[in-house]
Amino acid sequence: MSNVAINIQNIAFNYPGNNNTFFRNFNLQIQKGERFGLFGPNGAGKTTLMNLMTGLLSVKAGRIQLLGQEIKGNNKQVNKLFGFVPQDFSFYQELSPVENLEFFGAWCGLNRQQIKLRTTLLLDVLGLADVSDKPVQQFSGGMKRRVNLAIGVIHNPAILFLDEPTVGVDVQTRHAIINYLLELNKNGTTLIYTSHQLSEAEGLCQQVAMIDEGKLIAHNSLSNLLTEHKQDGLEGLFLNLTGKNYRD
Ligand SMILES: Nc1ncnc2c1ncn2[C@@H]1O[C@H](COP(=O)(O)OP(=O)(O)OP(=O)(O)O)[C@@H](O)[C@H]1O
Repeated sequence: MSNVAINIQNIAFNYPGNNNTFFRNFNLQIQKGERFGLFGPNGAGKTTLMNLMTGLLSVKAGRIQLLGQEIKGNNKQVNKLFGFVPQDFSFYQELSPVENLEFFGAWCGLNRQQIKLRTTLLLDVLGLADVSDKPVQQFSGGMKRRVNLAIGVIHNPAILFLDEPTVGVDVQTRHAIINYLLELNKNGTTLIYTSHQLSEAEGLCQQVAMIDEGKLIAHNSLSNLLTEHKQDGLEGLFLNLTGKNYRD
């Protein structure tokens, strides 16, 4: 049986009206069970690649497979394999955490009993049990981030994509989120994470890919990359690989 979680083969993509062709002949493989970090400067293409891997955008050439199944159109089978925690909040502000999880759980194909079990567990683990019936719009930024995460994992997916999952949160919520992600990974979930919080990323990611202007410029274990580039942290490695110039 294959150990590959995500197989990106020779993809090409560009946004309509944008002359920059992103990911020309771009290849990347991510193995099952990895804690994989995708890094790069502003505009490098991290969110675009996340959106291609989750089928929100479609490749112009090449193909992307998740656990051997091609991401193409609205393939319900593939959609069940992964969860996505996007950078922008993806829930209904006027609904409570319970109502949001009921909605997204049903959308993922869970039955009532499964939704109830998962909702109770997740709200408890993520410290939201006491506010489970309050509208999310009343919540702090950290609480909203935790609701966003709960929605992404409601169906207990094999692969979890996280686009800046801790942006704007306090230290307590950051710890709670990172510890929960480590726990999920210990139980087999493959994590695909992107962030500009490099010290946080050091504690989470074992495998690292660095991209710049849609090109893969490094891909290896974090420890190998640090040794190879004579760096003692991800920030130094990042500057060593991508330089100090602004990208805007
Ligand atoms: N909807 C869009 N239409 C046209 N161009 C876009 C669109 N979204 C992103 N781009 C362009 O695609 C490139 C990659 O953007 P993307 O958001 O994927 O980068 P990123 O690495 O996630 O950046 P950041 O760190 O700022 O979030 C940038 O040049 C951006 O301007």
